[in-house]
Amino acid sequence: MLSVDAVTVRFGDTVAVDAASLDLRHGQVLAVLGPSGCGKSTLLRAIAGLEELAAGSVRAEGRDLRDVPTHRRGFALMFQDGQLFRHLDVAGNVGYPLRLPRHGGSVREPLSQPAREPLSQPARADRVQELLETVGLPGYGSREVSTLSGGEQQRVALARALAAEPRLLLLDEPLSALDRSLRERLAGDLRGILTATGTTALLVTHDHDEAFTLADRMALMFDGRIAQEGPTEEVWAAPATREVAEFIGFGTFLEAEPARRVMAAAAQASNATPMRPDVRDVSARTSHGAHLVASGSGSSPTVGHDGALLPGDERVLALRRSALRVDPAGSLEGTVVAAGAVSDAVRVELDLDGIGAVEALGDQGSTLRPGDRVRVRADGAGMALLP
Ligand SMILES: Nc1ncnc2c1ncn2[C@@H]1O[C@H](COP(=O)(O)OP(=O)(O)OP(=O)(O)O)[C@@H](O)[C@H]1O
Repeated sequence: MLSVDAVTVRFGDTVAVDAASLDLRHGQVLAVLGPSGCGKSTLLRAIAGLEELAAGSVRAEGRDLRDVPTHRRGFALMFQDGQLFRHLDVAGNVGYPLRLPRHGGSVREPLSQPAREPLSQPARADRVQELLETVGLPGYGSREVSTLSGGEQQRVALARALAAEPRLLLLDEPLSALDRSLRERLAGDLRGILTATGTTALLVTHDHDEAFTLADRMALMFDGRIAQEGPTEEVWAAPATREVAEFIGFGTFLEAEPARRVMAAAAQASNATPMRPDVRDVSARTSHGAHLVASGSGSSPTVGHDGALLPGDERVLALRRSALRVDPAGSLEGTVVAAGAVSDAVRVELDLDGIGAVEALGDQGSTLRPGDRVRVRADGAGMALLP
């Protein structure tokens, strides 16, 4: 549906987007994830036709969009702050796109087609009601925009963006202005709405959890370049570079003997508890745990049958905090350096014997103090070998 090929955008001497390529199929949701200033908003704007391309091309349904202005592309945009019309009520905002003559077609129509008549008033009212139900705001039509909470405003903005059945929905940090709990809830809802409406969407965000919740595919962007692109679970489980791994939440990096010890401990723990999936086979999607992709795929020939790295393998083992749990039954031992509560666990910095500094998790409410000796269980879920 969308094909972005080696797109470059420059601002004077700044190369904001550097030969970025992406493909998006009908009904897919792709998240472009990266730190502030990496160029993700510029890429989104270039796709929308709001930035000039210094090189490369953007195609929709196979057609080059070079000469197609923004309002004729059949795309809808939604930004961080929703940008609702203050002088219109909720129904007026949601119905606004339905009052315009339609160019560029919707998801149901070919890209190049003549402008179509706007909908009649009763048909518009029905559609607005349907859209408000879709975003969980039935009966909100006559509310003034200024009386809505931030989350409600974003839902209205989403309903407005979906009104014209865009062939592509472009979302720029759609949830960033909201507080954390609302963001998490709305991310789940948004995912459901995109799936239910079969909307093809491209989302830019700096929040890896948001990308993980919303998207089928992820593209990691640093310094204007796409560093890795693929199905969300795959990127989550097998980051291609240390930069990608750090950005999606891996905090500990080990090599050589320390890496081998942790992997051996994980293999041992998984053999000791046969109900748990084998580290080599798991690929299921979980909300925070990546899964070790080791020898099962044939891509890691120097990972031994017990899941351990063989001597001489120089690859880096990346660990999420969840890969190491403080547990009296664990096979590793170490000394607590620091500990502090996080949302549903205790985050622990440890000096593991023979391994060194790592981050781990303790059970919620556990009292751990610097100097305490603890045992630690290693879990293959939450580990990845960097290529
Ligand atoms: N209109 C502009 N003129 C000049 N430079 C710009 C312009 N827009 C963006 N840039 C620069 O291009 C780079 C990429 O900016 P962009 O807004 O795309 O990043 P981003 O990843 O979306 O960041 P953020 O998450 O902070 O919005 C930055 O260095 C920025 O300063």
